Amino acid sequence: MIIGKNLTKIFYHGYIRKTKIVAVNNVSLKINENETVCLIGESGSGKSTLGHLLLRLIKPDKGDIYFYNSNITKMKEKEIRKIRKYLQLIPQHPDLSLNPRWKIKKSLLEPLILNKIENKDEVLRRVLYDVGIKEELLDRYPHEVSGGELQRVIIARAISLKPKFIVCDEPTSMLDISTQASILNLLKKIKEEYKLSYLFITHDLDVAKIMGDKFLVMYRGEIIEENDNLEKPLHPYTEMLLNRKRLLENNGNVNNGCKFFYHCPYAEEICFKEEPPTVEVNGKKVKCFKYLK
Ligand SMILES: Nc1ncnc2c1ncn2[C@@H]1O[C@H](COP(=O)(O)OP(=O)(O)OP(=O)(O)O)[C@@H](O)[C@H]1O
Repeated sequence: MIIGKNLTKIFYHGYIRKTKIVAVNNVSLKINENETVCLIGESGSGKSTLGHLLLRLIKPDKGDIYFYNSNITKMKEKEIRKIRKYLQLIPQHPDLSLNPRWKIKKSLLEPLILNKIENKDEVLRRVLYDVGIKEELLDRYPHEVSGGELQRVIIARAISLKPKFIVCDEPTSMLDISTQASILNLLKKIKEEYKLSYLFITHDLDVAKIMGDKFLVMYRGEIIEENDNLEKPLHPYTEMLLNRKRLLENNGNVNNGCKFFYHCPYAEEICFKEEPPTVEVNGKKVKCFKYLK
């Protein structure tokens, strides 16, 4: 349904001496209909950037994005606007994505008005029911509702246009445990009812296990593992994440070699010198020399 092929996104920091940051480095992925792909990795590994690329909120420097077989990479803003409603984002900070001066009703009506949807009140009632919020909330400002309610409002807004693909970017990381559980359940329910596909971004492996059909592990801009079972990790980095071991700060330069070299308990000379190949192991994929035997 949505495919990213060899996606690369580079940012430059600083005005005088520019620092180059390869946030996403030659990443390919595919998300099928009604599938939840969890994107796991530590802060700064490029997860959000990859999510924004797939939604075409930003343009890649290299590579292509296909949505239902049509290449949306270079589409003009006018064309993108026609498919934008099918591609939605549920962000980490719901409060930041709502206008604080607008009542909830206005924020929910805005996408319906922009997309010239008929029966707006009916649609509004439907989504409020689907996400479990009371109509009385419509008359309040964002600061007058709880974090959990606010995230439900965001979900309501995202589904109001009947999307196909949603990037959920750490949607529960700001919530307490019990609210987190209810939002995760809601996202699962909504996925079935609306036949959605999710790219679910998280650094919480327990959340990933609850949500994911498939798991992609991202490390320093690259996908280093694709697996459907987090209980059986392949890459040494995934092993470390699962063992809850903190990484050392050493992110030394390895040129073409494996970026995980300085942390890897299995590292050999070749890992420093050459880029690891992506190897297929029982239908899963891992970017590591360890499996090239
Ligand atoms: N708009 C931008 N301009 C410059 N650099 C950026 C921009 N967006 C992201 N970056 C940089 O790209 C890298 C990847 O950032 P990204 O937010 O995608 O990581 P992440 O894995 O989602 O992290 P987190 O979990 O903390 O949100 C970081 O080094 C970040 O500073």
